[in-house]
Amino acid sequence: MAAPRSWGLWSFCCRGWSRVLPGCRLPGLRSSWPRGPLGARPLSQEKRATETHFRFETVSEEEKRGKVYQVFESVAKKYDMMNDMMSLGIHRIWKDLLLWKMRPFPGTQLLDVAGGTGDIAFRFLNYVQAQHQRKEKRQLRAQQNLSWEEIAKKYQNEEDSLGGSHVMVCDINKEMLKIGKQKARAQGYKAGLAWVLGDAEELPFDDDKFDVYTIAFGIRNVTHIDRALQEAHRVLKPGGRFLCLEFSQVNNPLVSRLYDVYSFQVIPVLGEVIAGDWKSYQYLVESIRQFPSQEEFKEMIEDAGFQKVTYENLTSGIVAIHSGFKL
Ligand SMILES: COc1cc(O)cc(C/C=C(\C)CC/C=C(\C)CC/C=C(\C)CC/C=C(\C)CC/C=C(\C)CC/C=C(\C)CC/C=C(\C)CC/C=C(\C)CC/C=C(\C)CCC=C(C)C)c1O
Ligand SMILES: C[S@@+](CC[C@H](N)C(=O)[O-])C[C@H]1O[C@@H](n2cnc3c(N)ncnc32)[C@H](O)[C@@H]1O
Repeated sequence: MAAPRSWGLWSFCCRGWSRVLPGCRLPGLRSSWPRGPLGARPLSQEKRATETHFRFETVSEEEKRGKVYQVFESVAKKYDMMNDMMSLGIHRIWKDLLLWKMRPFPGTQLLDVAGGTGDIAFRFLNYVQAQHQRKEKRQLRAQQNLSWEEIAKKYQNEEDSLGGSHVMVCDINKEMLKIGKQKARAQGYKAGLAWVLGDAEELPFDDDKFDVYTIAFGIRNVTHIDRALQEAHRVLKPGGRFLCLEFSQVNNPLVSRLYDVYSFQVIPVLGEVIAGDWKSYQYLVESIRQFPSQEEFKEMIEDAGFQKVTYENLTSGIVAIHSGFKL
């Protein structure tokens, strides 16, 4: 899919900085994250007693689960607007880049975990539809003797317009899914899309089911990242691909300084002013700092059984896309 022209300069900034300037890391803590909330699965005594981190505090895993749930329940309605305002729209380019890296083929079965309000799913549907239409046009040009009725029929079948591709959005939070479904209705997405309430650590799907697994800005919130990665590996078909878009560690000293000021001094203030929610945005910036570095996360993905694991820094490492294959 061609990049919209207006994204050109931003896209250069987002991708290019990381290549131009050599690395410098922000101090990153590796933490054992508590699992997200579904509430249904009873935890053992041992698990209940385990401690973890929420923001920079030590809390029980149970507490953390509930707190993460509350954060997204609280931000759901303003989530999309906040992202545009706080990132000046840059998050859209990061998400586009994830799709361009995925390059889905006709018939791709995608599972988007922690899919929230559907940004990745909608991009996927746009991508496969555009790709399918180009293919149809090529075919039509090749068979110029088709009647208008036959041509119209080809465009009428909505399911067919996706070439058999499908995306399943899975998220633990009802409110985020609710907003996602409303958006889908408003924007006319219907075919090839399903919404499921579920925990990344215990996915409600059979083994070997999907061609691609994505998780965008989600894995940082999961209690046990290792369990989520194992689940990703389980539900992917052999040959399937894991793709994760997540905040990471900045590799440029100047950007790092500005980023720290912006994160800690500006983001929570914007959270309070625009959404009346300082705490959730304080949680966002603190959770970013606690997420493993690019290399550490790469190792975790390998530990879960993925092969050919690579990552690409975007915007000087503010975020990174990790990729791995189930071979
Ligand atoms: C509760 O949990 C969450 C809630 C959510 O709403 C979202 C998430 C998950 C996140 C996403 C889905 C992604 C979208 C959301 C964000 C990006 C918000 C979080 C943002 C950051 C942690 C910081 C990174 C921000 C950017 C890269 C956007 C670029 C920002 C600017 C250009 C800032 C401009 C700001 C001003 C002019 C205000 C004045 C600022 C200051 C006085 C401080 C000095 C700062 C700067 C001069 C700018 C610093 C900018 C950079 C270091 C980035 C430069 C990069 C480029 C220009 C390309 C969720 O979990
Ligand atoms: C920052 S949002 C990302 C949403 C979307 N992927 C995007 O890029 O805009 C994080 C999402 O992760 C979800 N989440 C947190 N813990 C989860 C878990 N254990 N399993 C599934 N989803 C989870 C939250 O409910 C929230 O919708």
